[in-house]
Amino acid sequence: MPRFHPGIEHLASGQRGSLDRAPKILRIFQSMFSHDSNGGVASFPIVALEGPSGIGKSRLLDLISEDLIRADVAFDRCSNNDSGRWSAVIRDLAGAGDRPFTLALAAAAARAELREGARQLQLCDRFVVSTFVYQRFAGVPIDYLYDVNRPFLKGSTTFVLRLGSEALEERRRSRPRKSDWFKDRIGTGEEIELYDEAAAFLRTQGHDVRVVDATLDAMTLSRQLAAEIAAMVQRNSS
Ligand SMILES: Cc1cn([C@H]2C[C@H](O)[C@@H](COP(=O)(O)OP(=O)(O)O)O2)c(=O)[nH]c1=O
Repeated sequence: MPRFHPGIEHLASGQRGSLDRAPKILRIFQSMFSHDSNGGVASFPIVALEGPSGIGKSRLLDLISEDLIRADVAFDRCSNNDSGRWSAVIRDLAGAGDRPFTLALAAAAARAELREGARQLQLCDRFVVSTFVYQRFAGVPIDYLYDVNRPFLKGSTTFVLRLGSEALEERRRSRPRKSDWFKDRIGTGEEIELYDEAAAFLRTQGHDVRVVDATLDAMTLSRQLAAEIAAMVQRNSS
């Protein structure tokens, strides 16, 4: 039984879906990625879902998790913001705009610990791309952000969910949203634009960042993403 994020173990016995037909993929990364070839940062793969606040990352991650469990892909769920000891620090710092470098480093520290603590594939809610949006908005230079985060991008694949302003605002209206310094200040269009720029920048640097049309319904999109992740896992194992 893989180590799952607390609370989703029960999904392992759920309905079987289309990914059933995929070959069984079990703990294959253990042997492939266990050596440290990344300057001190262990490189178990990280697959992250990114995108503006309220676009629907959590729901998609739940659905993707269900599909991956059905396909016997071993993984842990993780979250950049709600990551162990860093969670309270990050949330506290994101409540004000007065310590942008501290927050940049706290969010990067959480990523470092996710990386160094990983023992299998990590399915992550937010990862490096977020910092190129929010810390950049708060005035931290892009080169600094890249220098600090570059080691954690190796072996990571990020799907950046994208919606136009109107669709995103409508989606936000349909669900409750926590407030913080950024959410109270970044305009919807600006947040989308910063994500576009972040994705383009990281792709130019050679990182695996894929922009995904989030207008599709969650069920269809999650099936597609889970199949893509399972195929990646399979490719890396053969
Ligand atoms: C991951 C990350 C988050 N944040 C902060 C800014 C965002 O307003 C906030 C979003 O966190 P969260 O409330 O978890 O996101 P969502 O709106 O998707 O539920 O976290 C950063 O400033 N830098 C980062 O690198």
